[in-house]
Order: sequence, then structure tokens, then C-alpha cells
Amino acid sequence: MGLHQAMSAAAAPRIVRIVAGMIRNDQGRVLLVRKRGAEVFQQPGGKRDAGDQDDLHTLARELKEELGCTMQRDGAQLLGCFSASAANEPGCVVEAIVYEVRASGPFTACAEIEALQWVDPAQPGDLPIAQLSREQLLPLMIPKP
Ligand SMILES: Nc1nc2c([nH]c(=O)n2[C@@H]2O[C@H](COP(=O)(O)OP(=O)(O)OP(=O)(O)O)[C@@H](O)[C@H]2O)c(=O)[nH]1
Repeated sequence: MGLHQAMSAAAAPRIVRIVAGMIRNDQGRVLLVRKRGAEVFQQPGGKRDAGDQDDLHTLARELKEELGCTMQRDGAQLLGCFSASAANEPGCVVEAIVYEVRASGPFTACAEIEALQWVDPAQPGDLPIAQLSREQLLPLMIPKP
């Protein structure tokens, strides 16, 4: 590695690429999850696995693993790609492809998920919420007047 490459590698934050889901209930509340050992709530979702066919496959797999629910591919809506400081990996940046999806419950905390919370996107209150969700994703879910 040359000097320039070494310097930019040292300066560049590591990027954690994920697919994340926004699930809304009938009251307009959005589902957040907290992983075991983590302080903050975030969107359900995760990293792509080698066997995943596409982003929605990754998301459906993660939602099943984390929440035990069944995601409907039909009607999934791409909200965009967003990034922020990663919640649980200091010095890293999370880059998320985000979809709003419907899923059939029940929704239960499974695998590495310790807690679930349905949050009013307009008034998340004092709940500790990861930067990406608090600053970028929840505001997208506030109903427009
Ligand atoms: N899933 C998810 N991860 C987020 C969000 N915001 C955020 O900063 N992250 C960061 O991205 C990381 C993604 O890791 P993950 O644990 O969800 O992914 P994964 O299930 O595939 O992980 P693993 O296979 O390594 O256990 C989280 O540890 C966290 O630091 C978010 O809204 N959803």
C-alpha cells in the first residue's frame, strides 16, 4: 500500500451497509428494536448475507429473525439510502437502504433483539434512539397535514 492509500484508509470511516425497515401500525406508530447489550433503539434490519437474492430478501429474512413476523414484498416502498454515525460500532458509519413495508405479526423480540417499541414518529420522547432513526428516518413517517 502506498502512502496516500494508507493515509486515506486510516482517515476513512468503516461503512456498515444494511437494509432497514419501517413498519407502521394502525395508530401510525413505527416499530423500533433494541439489540441485546445495546443502549439505543433502531430500525429492524441488518447486513446482507451472501445467500440473499436482493435487498427485500435481506429485509424479510432479518424481520423474521428479529421479530418473528412475515414481511409482504408487495407494496414495499423504497424510501432511499441514508447514512449516519453507526449506533453500536464507534467510529463507523451506517449506510442504510430503507424500505417502508407491511408485515403480519405477532411481533416478538427474537434472537438478538431484547426489546421492541412502537414509537410516535412526531413525538419519540426520551427514548434513546440511534442517530439514523431519530434524525432521518422517523421524521419521514410524520403524517403530512
Ligand atoms: N439494523 C440496524 N442497524 C443500525 C441502524 N442504525 C445504526 O446505526 N445501525 C448500525 O448498523 C449495525 C448493523 O448491524 P446489525 O446487527 O443490525 O446487522 P446484522 O443483524 O446483519 O448483524 P450480525 O450479522 O453482524 O449480527 C448496528 O450494529 C448499528 O451499529 C438501524 O436503524 N438498523
